[in-house]
Amino acid sequence: MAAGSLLYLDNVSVSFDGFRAINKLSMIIKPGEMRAIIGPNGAGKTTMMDIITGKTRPDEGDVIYQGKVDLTKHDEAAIANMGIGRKFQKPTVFESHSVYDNLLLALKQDRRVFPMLFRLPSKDEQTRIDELLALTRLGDLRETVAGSLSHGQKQWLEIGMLLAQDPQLLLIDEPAAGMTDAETEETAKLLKDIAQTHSVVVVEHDMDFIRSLGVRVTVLHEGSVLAEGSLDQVSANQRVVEVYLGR
Ligand SMILES: Nc1ncnc2c1ncn2[C@@H]1O[C@H](COP(=O)(O)OP(=O)(O)OP(=O)(O)O)[C@@H](O)[C@H]1O
Repeated sequence: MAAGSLLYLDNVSVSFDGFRAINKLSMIIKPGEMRAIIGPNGAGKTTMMDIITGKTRPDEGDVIYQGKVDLTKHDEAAIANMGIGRKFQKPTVFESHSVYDNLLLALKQDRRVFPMLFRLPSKDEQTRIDELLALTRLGDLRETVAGSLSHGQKQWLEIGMLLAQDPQLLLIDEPAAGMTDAETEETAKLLKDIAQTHSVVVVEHDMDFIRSLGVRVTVLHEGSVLAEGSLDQVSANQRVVEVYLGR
């Protein structure tokens, strides 16, 4: 089953105080795929991301990365080093630094902030930052202090900072939350651009946004996969409708 997959969750369960937040969850993400994860509040979306990134250890099951590594045996730092980047809902950029410096710092996160800023970036680093500025739609704002960016622009900058570390798989939590309609539309385009060269798992509640991504959707409910398919297919699924309407 794991052969040919980038990420394979196999029968994963975790309980908190006797409550099964994730219940025999199995899912496969293929290399290069972008997948959207939806599901009502408490469905287990965040807990699933926590398990993939090593923040939460499951009681049962394996999480196989690249067909060979069981992520449940590794900690958060090791998993990040293996090329799995996570973007939380709230942007955490360095507010008093410029967009450019945020990206420069992110290129080598293990270096101390100040030495990094006082050292001139190499030609390769400059080229990489220019690429990231173009990708994240922040080219005209390179010298702008991150604290004065809009919410949407901060999200894009943080996505750029994640990409600076060259992940293979990006996990993105509710990128469109709090964005204007125009920013949401641009974010869908940005994720599609990123998905050309990365695998992406995106958790989102905004159905218009999911529709514009045009990718396969997994519906989680009570810690398991309730349905999987195109947004049209899962929206037409009676059980999905019942879960969303709370019947
Ligand atoms: N550390 C924890 N301790 C106890 N219960 C937890 C813990 N983490 C999650 N849960 C519970 O597990 C269930 C799944 O939560 P989770 O946050 O993964 O859902 P979600 O799908 O991300 O929901 P939302 O859309 O509201 O963010 C919830 O009932 C939650 O209360």
